[in-house]
Amino acid sequence: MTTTPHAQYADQAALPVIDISRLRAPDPWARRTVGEAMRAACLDKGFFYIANHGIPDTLQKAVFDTAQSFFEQPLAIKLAVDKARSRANRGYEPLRGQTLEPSAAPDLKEGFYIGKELAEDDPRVLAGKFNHGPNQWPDVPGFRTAMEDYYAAMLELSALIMQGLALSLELPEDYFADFCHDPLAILRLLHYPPQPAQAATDEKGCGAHTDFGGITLLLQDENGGLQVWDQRHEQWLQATPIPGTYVVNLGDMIARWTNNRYRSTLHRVINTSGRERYSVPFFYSGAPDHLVECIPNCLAPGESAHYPPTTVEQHMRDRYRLTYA
Ligand SMILES: O=C(O)CCC(=O)C(=O)O
Ligand SMILES: [Fe+2]
Repeated sequence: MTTTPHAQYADQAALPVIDISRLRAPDPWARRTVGEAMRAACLDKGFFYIANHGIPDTLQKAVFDTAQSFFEQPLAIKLAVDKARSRANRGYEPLRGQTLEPSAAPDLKEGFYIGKELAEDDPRVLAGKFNHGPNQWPDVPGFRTAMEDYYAAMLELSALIMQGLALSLELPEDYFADFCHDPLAILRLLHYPPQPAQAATDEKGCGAHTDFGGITLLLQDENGGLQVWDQRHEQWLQATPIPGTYVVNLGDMIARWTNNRYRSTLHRVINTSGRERYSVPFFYSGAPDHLVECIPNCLAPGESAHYPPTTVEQHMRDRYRLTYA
């Protein structure tokens, strides 16, 4: 990964908005049209917006409100649920705690990680499975309920998107059903302070990176700041917030599955709004033991696979290691 030269800023995102309500339609042809729209987006930048996703505004608002209440507390209180205390990578991550772009400054964001709630004596936790364990819950009224309700709703929505991706690849609609069974998924709350005017030139909210897992569904506030790399024109595109939508992007695992036909695209965040920015990515990585290998119809005769087969768990371990050195 390199830092990008000659960055320009396009006026609009040039990313499609896909109405996914038809993925829930009884008519298989209606569902297939969504797959076709996803295919075009995935062959291009691997970033698209989804509309009519079915997640209630009130639930999104509860997530934003309680996240803000958490982040507004003094650092010492936030550190009581420091991620460093968790073997499952759950809890608070202080400002500059991650460096997503290896050659750049640490990220100007603070975060909070939530995953599936598993007791210390759960066999999967005892076996040391990656990112498995209990959450750390802060003492913020309404926080846990909002996050658990939202997490459950996002698991369902992610499985629906995976169904759309199967259609987009001309696979049976349930092709990813095993992958979607009892999945690894992480809800991440992010808070970006305003970018200081005199910031070091390489300081960003999130350094340029690709996402590690399967798919990411991003809820962002109205402040903007997410930028997506446009390979063809060598420029950064602003993924401007569109009310009522999620930004969906493909992670490295999908590139692996499709032998790079589908893109896991570089993106970054620079909060130039002058305001506090909040965003909530949901990372859907799938069943830990699931084997990720090149999908047969993504290999032309004579073409060889760019990546060896691996499991979800191994892939995630390898990718995490790189940004938390
Ligand atoms: O906050 C955002 O808009 C994007 C965050 C992101 O790319 C990430 O957490 O991987
Ligand atoms: Fe990302």
